[in-house]
Amino acid sequence: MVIKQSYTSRQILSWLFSHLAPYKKQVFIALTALLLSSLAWLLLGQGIKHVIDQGFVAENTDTLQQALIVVLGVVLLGSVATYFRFYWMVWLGERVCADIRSDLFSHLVKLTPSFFENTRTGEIISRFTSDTTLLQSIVGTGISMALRSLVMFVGALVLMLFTSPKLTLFVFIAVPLILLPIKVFGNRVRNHSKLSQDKVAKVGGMIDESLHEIHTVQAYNHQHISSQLFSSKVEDVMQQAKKRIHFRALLISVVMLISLSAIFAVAFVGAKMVLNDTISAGELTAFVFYAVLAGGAIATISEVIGELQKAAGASERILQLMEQQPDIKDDGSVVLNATAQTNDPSIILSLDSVTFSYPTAHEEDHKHAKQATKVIDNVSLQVKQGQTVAIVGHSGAGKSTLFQLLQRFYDINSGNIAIFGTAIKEIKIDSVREQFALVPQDAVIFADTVIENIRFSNPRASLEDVQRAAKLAFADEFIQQLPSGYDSELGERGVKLSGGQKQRIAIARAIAAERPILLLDEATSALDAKSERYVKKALESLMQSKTTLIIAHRLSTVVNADLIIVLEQGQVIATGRHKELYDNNEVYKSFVDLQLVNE
Ligand SMILES: Nc1ncnc2c1ncn2[C@@H]1O[C@H](COP(=O)(O)OP(=O)(O)OP(=O)(O)O)[C@@H](O)[C@H]1O
Repeated sequence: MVIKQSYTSRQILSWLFSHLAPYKKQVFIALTALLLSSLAWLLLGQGIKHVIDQGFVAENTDTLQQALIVVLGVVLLGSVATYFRFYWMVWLGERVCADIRSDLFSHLVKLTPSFFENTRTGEIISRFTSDTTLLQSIVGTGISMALRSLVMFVGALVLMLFTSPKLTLFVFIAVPLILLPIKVFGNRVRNHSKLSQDKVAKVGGMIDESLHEIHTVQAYNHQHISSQLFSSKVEDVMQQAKKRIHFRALLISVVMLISLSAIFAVAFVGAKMVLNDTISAGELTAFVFYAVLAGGAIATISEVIGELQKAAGASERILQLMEQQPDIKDDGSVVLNATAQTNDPSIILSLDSVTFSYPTAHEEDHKHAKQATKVIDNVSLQVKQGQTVAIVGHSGAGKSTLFQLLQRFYDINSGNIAIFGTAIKEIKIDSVREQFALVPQDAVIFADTVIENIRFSNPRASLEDVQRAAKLAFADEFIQQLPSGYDSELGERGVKLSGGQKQRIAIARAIAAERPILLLDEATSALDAKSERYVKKALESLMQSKTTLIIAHRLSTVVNADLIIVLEQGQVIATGRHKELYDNNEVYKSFVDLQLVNE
């Protein structure tokens, strides 16, 4: 994935806070609890001072007892407030991440295919899992710790000032010294975190690909090489992580060195002041207590800053995904329905001088200063209601591309496509897609039950509708024999079904969709004779009384077609019916003789 934009910390924070906006009540409770618990710990210092000066040094048992009760009360308040702070902060972290994950998924499924051509699925999965998990921990615990430490730090500083202004001066000298390493090393941590998350994403990409294609990996005994490649990628991550860890460790230790040195210096000066009777023993104890609190708070902040920078890197990567826009603008307003009108009502699809080249190919050709390769070149054709139109042509002629253009997965470069007489760009994209039911060459099966796989195309379909579709697709019989019938799980990508069975499920899905136009890509892979017969029968029942465009690989399909379109390098070189084309067109004749399955 190409990483172009870079975001400022302010942009990242405002994006994160925008996700907190719907949970104002919870944020309020969490912040109140945070303030209360911090205040309780700060008050403790005053309690200690009181116990030492009034009870201990003055040897007054009553005051000692009272002071102890107050201190215990404060501890109880602090503990209860800590429970609420922790619960609601972690809750907010989980909530925000759940919302970001849902938003991200909804966004991704709207992106056009061209985006996925340039991005590996594994990388996206990594952004989903590792980047959002990072965010979750940072919103849940990191921000809570940072805020608490900040309140503690400021509170401790104020109380120090209150206890002994002179000693506090020493502390102020240390503060800028501490802020400097936070700034310098913090930025380094963030940059290295982003790079290391990118590398983790690449590892994700490789896992996804290798495990999906495990048959090929094993068939070519590629396990050893794949493992080596993988190890080298993991090593890359490790090398990158080492740099990040180095800067984090440096950050923490430098801050610790400066703050502890400051505390000891203060304690030393303070001890002398007690000896001179400038301040009381209780005041010094309280002061050191606050100085330790402030030092601890700074140490926590410096640790959390590393985490925050890591999360900023993760947020940046998620933001980049969120800002990807679909290439196709859904600005049409027409919703097609059964009564859509055309000048000639029988024509339901028309292409007029359509020319198209793939955007990715466009970029590549541009790089090599070539003209973009036209995959579809000046194609015009019309399809009438109820017709079966067979598209034939050599591999790479542009047949599948034509299907993609009809469903507007890409925008054409010039010409016009009209569905039911309306230009495709004027129709809402959902409505365009609702006109077509697609049966691809390789049936797609989801890791779900039979019933959900069939009604994927039409969530409104009842069990009866699904069964009717399965019967028409000649799939009902084998489905009934599955262990749980229609409720049987089909396994990832349908591993539990044969090729013919998968195709019939895909056909049943197209029947259940109840769409007016069918787009069929006839399978070329050989099935056994019985499966083949079933699939053929299933397709026949699917095509009944429907307008069908079919990428033909069988002689019987072209013989029965109402219209044949011969595509060659993106151009229509002939149209007609089988007999006349076979007798008059050499290209078609040789294509039929050499390429089509004869049955
Ligand atoms: N996503 C893509 N990006 C860039 N070029 C593509 C893309 N998909 C297909 N092509 C190119 O477009 C041309 C037409 O491909 P298409 O898949 O439409 O051919 P086809 O006639 O359906 O072939 P087949 O019968 O082998 O499936 C090919 O040269 C192919 O390399």
